[in-house]
Amino acid sequence: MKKHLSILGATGSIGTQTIDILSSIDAEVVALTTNRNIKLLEQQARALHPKLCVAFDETAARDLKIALADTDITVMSGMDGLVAAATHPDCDTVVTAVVGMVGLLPTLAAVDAGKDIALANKETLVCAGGLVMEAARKKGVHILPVDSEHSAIFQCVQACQGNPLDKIILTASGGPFFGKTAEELRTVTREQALKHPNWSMGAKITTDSATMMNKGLELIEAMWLYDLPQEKIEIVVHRESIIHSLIEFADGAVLAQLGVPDMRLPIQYALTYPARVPCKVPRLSLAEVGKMTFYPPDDKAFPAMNLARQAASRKGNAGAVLNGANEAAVGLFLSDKLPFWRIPELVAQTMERIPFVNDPTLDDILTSDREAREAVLSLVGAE
Ligand SMILES: NC(=O)C1=CN([C@@H]2O[C@H](COP(=O)(O)OP(=O)(O)OC[C@H]3O[C@@H](n4cnc5c(N)ncnc54)[C@H](OP(=O)(O)O)[C@@H]3O)[C@@H](O)[C@H]2O)C=CC1
Ligand SMILES: CC(=O)[C@@H](O)[C@H](O)COP(=O)(O)O
Ligand SMILES: [Mn+2]
Repeated sequence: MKKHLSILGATGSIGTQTIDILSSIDAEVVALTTNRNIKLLEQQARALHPKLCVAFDETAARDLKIALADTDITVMSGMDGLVAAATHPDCDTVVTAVVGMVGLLPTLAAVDAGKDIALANKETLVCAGGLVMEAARKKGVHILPVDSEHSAIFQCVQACQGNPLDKIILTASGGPFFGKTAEELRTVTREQALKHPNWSMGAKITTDSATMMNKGLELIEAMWLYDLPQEKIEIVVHRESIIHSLIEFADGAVLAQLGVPDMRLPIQYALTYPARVPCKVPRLSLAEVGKMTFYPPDDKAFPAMNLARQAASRKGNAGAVLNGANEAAVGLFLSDKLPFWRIPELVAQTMERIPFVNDPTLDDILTSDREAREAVLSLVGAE
């Protein structure tokens, strides 16, 4: 069935790969958004003829309006623009490929407007998984995972025949610092953190992979998507990123989804589900892979995973606090204002500071996010 897409974060890693696979599927683009990269957004708009283009940044939006003045494309800015793209009447599916908690409001608005969601933006579920999943259930819309691990689980789940999952096994590459001790992590640089061994991704998620917070965020994402407690989600380091994740049944049988590390397949499957169509991604050759390796995660050197387990156990506003603190700390690290090893430390300190809210409203989530970011800044500023 033809899809009518709004792509939020069209100029990023997931956004551009989404546009790359459009030629393999039956789809037309209704809306495209960026933060500031209006040069690329203009090129995309001229090729794809959307009805709406959004630059979150006001100044960028003004320049984009001038650049697209010879077209009949509407240009908007800010959160109003993101929400307009996510709820456009001509769109049926929203690809949420913005980075960070900024994706929450447009995703909720899209669900409320009855749109299916191809969800890359994991921060949305980490912050407000309860609210988003409940809204999706009420509206009867699909939340189709794009994140490679969650897509792998989703693909395995198609073979469940109604049997419940007993366990999820999330694979983690281990990132660029696999094998390093906590002591050695004190001297790593931004440049080293941004060299992921297997995946080419945006700077924020690449940093999360290096701290292994990415796997913690994915644990919370899996908990909401597949309705399992965190104890039923195991993390295993698999250096080659060929097995994208696994599920286990009551009888101990384990199913896995494999493929070369390339996001275009999970993106495409989210947009063609339940159908499968030929994909541009190179085929897997196990003989070429040769061997696959597995290790237990190192919780001492990479404490972020356990912080996420704590947030997953507590639920409430704990995910929003974990995520807000992490986004703030990663932002400081990426602007060379914080050493790498302090990212999880600041998240841990922030989790202790912000009061727990058991059954948070959307306002509580937004407040917790703001307070967590302020706590990080004040912890750093206080030194
Ligand atoms: N990249 C990957 O392979 C994977 C990514 N994900 C998830 O997908 C999401 C996107 O990741 P990725 O594509 O790597 O990120 P990128 O940084 O590459 O792209 C992010 C996109 O969001 C836009 N953006 C950034 N900040 C804002 C803002 N404040 N308001 C509106 N738009 C904004 C960017 O615009 P601009 O170009 O102007 O910066 C860009 O279009 C993340 O949640 C990530 O965790 C999940 C699995 C794999
Ligand atoms: C491609 C993708 O889904 C990323 O989330 C990836 O999994 C990151 O790699 P890590 O396993 O190193 O976190
Ligand atoms: Mn992932």
